[in-house]
Amino acid sequence: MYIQSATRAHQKGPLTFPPEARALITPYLPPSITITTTTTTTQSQTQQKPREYPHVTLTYAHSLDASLALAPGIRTVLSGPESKAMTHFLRAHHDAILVGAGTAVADDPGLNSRLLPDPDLEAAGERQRQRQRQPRPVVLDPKGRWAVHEGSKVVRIAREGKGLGPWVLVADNKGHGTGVVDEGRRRVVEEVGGRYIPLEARAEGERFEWVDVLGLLKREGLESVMIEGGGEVINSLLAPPGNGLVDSVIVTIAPTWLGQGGVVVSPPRTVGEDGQPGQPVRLTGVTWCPLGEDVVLCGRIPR
Ligand SMILES: NC(=O)C1=CN([C@@H]2O[C@H](COP(=O)(O)OP(=O)(O)OC[C@H]3O[C@@H](n4cnc5c(N)ncnc54)[C@H](O)[C@@H]3O)[C@@H](O)[C@H]2O)C=CC1
Ligand SMILES: Nc1nc(O)c(N)c(N[C@@H]2O[C@H](COP(=O)(O)O)[C@@H](O)[C@H]2O)n1
Repeated sequence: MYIQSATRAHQKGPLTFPPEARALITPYLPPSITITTTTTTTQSQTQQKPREYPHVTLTYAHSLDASLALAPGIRTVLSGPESKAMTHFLRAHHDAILVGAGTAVADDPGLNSRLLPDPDLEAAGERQRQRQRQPRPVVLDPKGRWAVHEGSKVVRIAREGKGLGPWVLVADNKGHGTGVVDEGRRRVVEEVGGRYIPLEARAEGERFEWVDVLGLLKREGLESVMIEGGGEVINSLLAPPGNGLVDSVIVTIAPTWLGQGGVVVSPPRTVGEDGQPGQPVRLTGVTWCPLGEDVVLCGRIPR
């Protein structure tokens, strides 16, 4: 089911993201990204030592009551055209986009970048480089829930050369995952350059530990990943120890309330040794950027 919240229309086709807005977002991008505009050159934070994990950007859109969607399984358009362009700008500056199986099933997402080349960069002869940069879609699917097929959006996009084939992380323990992925699905994914990748599901409920997921992506050569959702993925990443692996948080806040029953961002509370609520996480280095009718919050989780 596809629901547009209030007056929000689903924006199809290429998107543009203006240089002034790019400059505000750039400090939160993965290291060594240089954005040139006619007036400024901005460099995202530089890196001191080799990293064990990719740069992790947690990014999503939610309502004033912190809902990602009206209900699990309902794709809900929250971002306006300007903030949606920001998401596609982020996609163009990360090596991978990660979502949970719930999102893959509910949304049938494309998970590519549909940003028009920046005219300034085009003038600087960088059009070709920008065009070529597409993130690797990564789906966490330990139990093989996502019935990917020839008509899945991500597969069609990869076949058309507008995105990359997905990597699907499946559990390799207790007979789940690799065992439940039939040959048909595997062929569809592999034909567009994707892969099923087995990973031990060491966490409770046959979930992956975030260190295992991110360690695998790093070993596979991915230096940056934007994690888009959905609710279960975000809430587990915002809880310790996952939140210690997050470098940047970029949240689009849309001026609407989705009401009770939505897919809500609200990570489990930490509890101190005395049984009282633990210290809440508060973002640092915060910037608020109005984009159209939305506002985008950027920050970092203190280590
Ligand atoms: N507004 C926004 O920016 C976004 C909204 N959404 C919405 O969120 C909803 C889906 O959210 P949820 O139902 O919570 O599903 P989800 O996308 O978080 O997927 C949950 C599934 O992912 C897998 N998973 C999650 N964490 C895992 C881990 N640590 N290890 C292994 N597997 C793991 C499991 O199979 C689990 O059942 C949809 O309605 C979608 O439209 C999704 C992404 C962004
Ligand atoms: N930034 C943002 N704003 C919204 O309003 C959204 N509903 C989402 N959803 C995320 O984007 C994926 C869809 O991607 P495609 O446009 O199909 O490439 C969806 O699966 C969510 O991850 N994001």
